[in-house]
Amino acid sequence: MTTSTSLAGLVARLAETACVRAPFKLQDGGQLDNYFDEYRLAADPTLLRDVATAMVPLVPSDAQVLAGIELGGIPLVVALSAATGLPAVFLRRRPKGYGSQHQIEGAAIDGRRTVLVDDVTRSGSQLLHMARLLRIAGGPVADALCVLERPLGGRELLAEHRVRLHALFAEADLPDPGGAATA
Ligand SMILES: O=P(O)(O)OC[C@H]1O[C@H](OP(=O)(O)OP(=O)(O)O)[C@H](O)[C@@H]1O
Ligand SMILES: O=C(O)c1cc(=O)[nH]c(=O)[nH]1
Repeated sequence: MTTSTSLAGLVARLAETACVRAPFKLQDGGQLDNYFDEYRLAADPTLLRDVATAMVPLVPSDAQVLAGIELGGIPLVVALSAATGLPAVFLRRRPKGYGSQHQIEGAAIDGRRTVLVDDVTRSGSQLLHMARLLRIAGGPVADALCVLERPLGGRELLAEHRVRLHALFAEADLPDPGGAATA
């Protein structure tokens, strides 16, 4: 395994480790022939650390809290929290069905500028949903980070709702999927 930390080197390592050449059913019913598997990235501690390090410059200088989205955003937000020293929040897709019944876990929001963290952005609907949740809970949200941006309108949708998207890399940066791992 190479240990290059240049963006191009990092993208090549991500493609080798986490881009999978296999059918993948999407939540909206669509299907991909190749997909980015965040969990292969998160399972590789060196790669996860290097991705988090590369994302540090994307974190706005006025950020006070980082909020990761279940499930793909959770390992990322833990790694990015460790890399930046900013406290982490964990966003459940749905409120816990027992006990605390919390949907927002971890650090307190309390009016602090909160930056969303997720693995992949496609339509932007998941990030928008969570931005609304945080805003209702009293956390100002103006920025969202992701590892991979697919150009499916997410950036534009988020901008309409005053959320800037910052992606580590875009679909166009990925090498030919012929080199992707197989499932
Ligand atoms: O921009 P969008 O169209 O909203 O799509 C992106 C969302 O879809 C993926 O989640 P997935 O459904 O794979 O769930 P997971 O994170 O639990 O694996 C990804 O982690 C984002 O949350
Ligand atoms: O676009 C992808 O690669 C992708 C989408 C998604 O919903 N989940 C995932 O792991 N990858």
